[in-house]
Amino acid sequence: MTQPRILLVDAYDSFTHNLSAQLERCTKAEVHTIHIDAPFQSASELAPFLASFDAIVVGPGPGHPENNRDIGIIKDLWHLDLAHRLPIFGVCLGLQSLCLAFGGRVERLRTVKHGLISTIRHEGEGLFEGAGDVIAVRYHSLHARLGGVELEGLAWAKDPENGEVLMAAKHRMRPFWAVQYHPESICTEGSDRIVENFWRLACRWNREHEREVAPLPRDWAVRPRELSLLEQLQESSVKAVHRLPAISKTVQRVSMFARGLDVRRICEMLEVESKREFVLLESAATPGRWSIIGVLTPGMTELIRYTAGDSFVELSKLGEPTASQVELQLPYNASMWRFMASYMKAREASGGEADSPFWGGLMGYLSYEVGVESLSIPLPRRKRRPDVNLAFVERSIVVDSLTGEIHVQSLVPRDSEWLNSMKIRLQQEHDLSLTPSATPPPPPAVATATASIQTHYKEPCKPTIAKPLGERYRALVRECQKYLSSGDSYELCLTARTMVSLPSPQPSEWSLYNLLRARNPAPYAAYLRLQDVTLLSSSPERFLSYSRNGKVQLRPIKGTVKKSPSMTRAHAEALLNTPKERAENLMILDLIRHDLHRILGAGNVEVPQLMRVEEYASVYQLVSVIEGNIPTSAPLTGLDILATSLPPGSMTGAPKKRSVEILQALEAGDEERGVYSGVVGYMSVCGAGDWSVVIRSAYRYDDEGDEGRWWLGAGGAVTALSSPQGEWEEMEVKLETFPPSEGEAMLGDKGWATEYHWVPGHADVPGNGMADPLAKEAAYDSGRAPPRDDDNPRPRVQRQGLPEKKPGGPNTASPRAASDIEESLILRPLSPGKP
Ligand SMILES: C=C(O[C@@H]1C=C(C(=O)O)C=C[C@H]1O)C(=O)O
Ligand SMILES: NC(=O)CC[C@H](N)C(=O)O
Repeated sequence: MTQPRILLVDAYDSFTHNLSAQLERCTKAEVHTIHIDAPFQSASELAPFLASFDAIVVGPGPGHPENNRDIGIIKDLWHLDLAHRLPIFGVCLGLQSLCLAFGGRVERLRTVKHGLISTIRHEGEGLFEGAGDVIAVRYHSLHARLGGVELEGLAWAKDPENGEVLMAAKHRMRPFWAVQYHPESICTEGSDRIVENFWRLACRWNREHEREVAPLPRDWAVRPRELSLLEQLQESSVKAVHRLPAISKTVQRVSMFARGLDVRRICEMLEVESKREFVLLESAATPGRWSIIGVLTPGMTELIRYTAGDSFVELSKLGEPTASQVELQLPYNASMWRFMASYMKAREASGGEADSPFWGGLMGYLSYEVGVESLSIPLPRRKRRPDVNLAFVERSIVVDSLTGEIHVQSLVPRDSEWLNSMKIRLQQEHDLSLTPSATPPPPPAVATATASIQTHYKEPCKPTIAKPLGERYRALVRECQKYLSSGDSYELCLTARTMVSLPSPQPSEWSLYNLLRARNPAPYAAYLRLQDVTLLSSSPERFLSYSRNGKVQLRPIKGTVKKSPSMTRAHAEALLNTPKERAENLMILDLIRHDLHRILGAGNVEVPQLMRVEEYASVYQLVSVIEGNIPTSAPLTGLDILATSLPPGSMTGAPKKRSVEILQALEAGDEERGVYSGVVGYMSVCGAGDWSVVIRSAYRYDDEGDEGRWWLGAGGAVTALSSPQGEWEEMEVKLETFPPSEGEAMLGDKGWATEYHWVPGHADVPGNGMADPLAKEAAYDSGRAPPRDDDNPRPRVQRQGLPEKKPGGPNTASPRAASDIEESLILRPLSPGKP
């Protein structure tokens, strides 16, 4: 018997591949996925191929089934003539489209349901035969009403605010069934049965109509599984030509135990402060374990730089002024990712320490815009800054914070001299750190880090802080909520940038990193200076890791509560275990399962941790863990997963593509996200990789001059249940991570004064014309009056002695009132938002 086949039509949703995995699991059919507008622009173009499928599954997706852009070919599938007709199962947008096609209506819900759970009432027959209780996850803003006689309702939810909402329907004569909820969500219970029932009904219809499914014709170009990057390279008629890397295929290493030797002390031994380029990934808190220092070598270490939109990648040697360009034509076929796959393939090595995750390889960051480009979303005109900024690290030091073991490793041929001398230096440093007489016992780390900056400035430092204006941010939250109620998005991670400008002379970037590291020890901390960009990160969030043997893990965070003496863990758990916070987390969790299912296929994705509260230095966070296995049979690498899952879902919202487009329009005046919202980490020559999300971080571009302008991004997920004020406060809590942004509170008792210059939006920061969000309705017109900003009637008091608001540069903008400063520093615990 031939394997059955299902055609899945994806409306650019972020849950489609979960559906595909569920279909494979429940039907054992091979699932072929196409988009609503590609490769077929119309149902009639697709029709000749339908004889090769047992059934079609359509939806879910953003938008409205009446919009061609949102529904594409789906709307015509219901009207195929009898000769081409076949069973169809619709999900969410699919149900709405079915109802529209046969006399029903689609309207907005009074209260939208995104990531929320309902118990479904059904008759227990047909599609719901033997289904028992169905606990259903819903992601919808719109709902369908039956009309005419052709359709029959099968299931309903009863919402306190919306009344009876149709949850499933079927066509009385044709083989069409559909559900409004999401059977594929991790939190939906009892839904495999419904998919199995659909399949049984579909097969029966095919039998009764003597429909024999034909083999796939030769010109069917869609594959049940996408080709991996390496397969794409193999398929190309042109082969990649590489300058053969001057590295050894076998990792050389020496190991030692040096418990207590601080990672930062090793960096100082390597003269981090005087280095133009330096890379440190530091596990400064649990669950982080390994810290990795890239020991970069002038004239040898290769730097990779790529700007999204370019048709080439730039390669240069550390310390050498000239760069060479690799054109991204064949075999890379305009894809930086195919270049990376081929670059890493040529550098595979073996023989490293089994326990060490990194044996040498690429370290650095990929910006948010790399991900935007991967989603085929056009980028506006922009500065040519590195979006991919990586160094190929031949020599490295890996510190295991659990055991105190240190691995010194090299890929440079015959490098034992370097290895041994480095081991001796580390040994000496360790001995020194143990000698009681060498130094007095170190004061608490924050005080040391702070003192170093105070000594540097000698007198009180007055950073200028240009923060987004509260009113504007709250207006943007409401803008986001319009897209949530029109069905264009289920969750939007809104962000904004703050600029902190430190007075001259600049303290060293390393001393700032130390302060950040001390104040906010994070599992994915990073200090990175590469190709004119500095990144100081104290990220708590792992984006993606993959091990040598194909174990994949993602740890999305959604749900944040600030720590304070009165905020106990139990209290945080109560605040984070609310429907609002859980829905936020669930949406991203389902989105990440989808990203992973796309590459790993059914049966290889699991959720070992479903929404647990984790404690960090300054916040409690709700964290889920998703794991996967790269099947040994597939020519897949971690790079395939990275390439298809950026930007991180927790930084976009769902569905990812539409949400990124909306955020691009809303955040447009704020320049671009750049390094913030991207990922920082490594890919090792052994095949392993680990990437964290660049949040709770500060970065600067050398091309902005020496005045010490640091950029900080912060934001949070906006859902229908968010309150604009709650989101604003959450953004501020996250911003607080970076030392100077907390000003007086941080160093007040040390006589450190901070002057805040309150800049409305960023309009007054040169080159940063923040556009008015209220004027941004054009892109996704939802036909409403501009929202009023009346939820924050806080009076503004002028601070004595400071100038009145004047237009101009950041220093002449309206000063923040003294009372405002205090208020923003007393951060209240987040309470669950009200709709
Ligand atoms: C947007 C940020 O954080 C993201 C949003 C979170 C949330 O909405 O709770 C939590 C962690 C991150 O995924 C940030 O820190 O700037
Ligand atoms: N998940 C979906 O398919 C959502 C459909 C539609 N965009 C809505 O919001 O109602």
